[in-house]
Amino acid sequence: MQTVTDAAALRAAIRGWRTAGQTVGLVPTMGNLHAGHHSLLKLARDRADRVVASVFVNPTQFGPGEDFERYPRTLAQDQAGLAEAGCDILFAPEVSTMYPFGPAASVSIHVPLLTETLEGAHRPGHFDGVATIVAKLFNLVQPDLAVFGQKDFQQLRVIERMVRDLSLPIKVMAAPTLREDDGLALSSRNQYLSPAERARAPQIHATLIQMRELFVQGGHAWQALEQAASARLQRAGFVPDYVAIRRAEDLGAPSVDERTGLVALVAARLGNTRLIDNLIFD
Ligand SMILES: Nc1ncnc2c1ncn2[C@@H]1O[C@H](COP(=O)(O)OP(=O)(O)OP(=O)(O)O)[C@@H](O)[C@H]1O
Ligand SMILES: CC(C)(CO)[C@@H](O)C(=O)[O-]
Ligand code: BAL
Repeated sequence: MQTVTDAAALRAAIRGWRTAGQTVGLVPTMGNLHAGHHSLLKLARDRADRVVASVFVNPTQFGPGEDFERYPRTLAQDQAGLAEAGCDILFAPEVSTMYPFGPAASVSIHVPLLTETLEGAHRPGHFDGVATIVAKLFNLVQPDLAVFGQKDFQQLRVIERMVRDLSLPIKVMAAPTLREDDGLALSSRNQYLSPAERARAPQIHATLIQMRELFVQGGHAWQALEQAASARLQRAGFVPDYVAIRRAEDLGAPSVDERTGLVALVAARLGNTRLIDNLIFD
């Protein structure tokens, strides 16, 4: 595996593959890789001849007061894991490579509507940062396919929308959420949790499962399920940002009798850690 930090070297390596008629898959990450990231890499490996993984803690998707500075940076460890997993190129650029005019002066991509709710409402500007950096990575790598995790469900929808609206010739693939045995979704941010918080954290997944069970039983308006789930999380010591049942397709609020194609999404704080998760109801 080659580790590349500059754009010209990345393009040169990929040009060689293209000349040989090989397809390219991209797995964008912020590093501190865990088994969830490796499952994305495996999917890319299965579907493309060559795989590029990027590790870049993108400043423009973090708001003031968020964890940009303390976000775990473990490049040497990520490099070893990726090499072992059969990644062809690790692209680990500096901020100045991705933002030659500085993050604050960057061209920015805004995906309307979808980004105004849920994560977008609680992290203003977050999805502009995500769409912008993903578009930049797509332009540099020009992959045939790119893999994203369903754990960041709204992010996946935002990227799908961007790709379609900008007519990018890239297949966006969704990978299922990998979990710990107790149900907690793997996330780099889990390591911020104290042992007591870690013991409570699986309540998010348990609450989502219960919501789905009650929904399938019927007789509960989805708004009542949202409220009950939010109350359950608060009793368990969380401060929920949102607990929402939405249409999986466009994240709009379902109509009263809508029973299929729904997803429940949660973002909640536990101490200083903000966790997100979701569960598809079908
Ligand atoms: N548990 C998981 N299962 C599957 N994919 C995941 C999981 N966690 C993250 N991913 C996916 O990996 C990609 C990179 O995510 P990222 O580097 O932000 O990891 P993360 O562990 O989710 O970190 P964070 O704590 O920032 O949310 C994204 O497409 C994300 O959806
Ligand atoms: C897609 C992404 C790598 C863009 O920085 C990030 O939002 C993430 O890790 O999910
Ligand atoms: N996993 C999404 C990246 C973020 O929270 O900024």
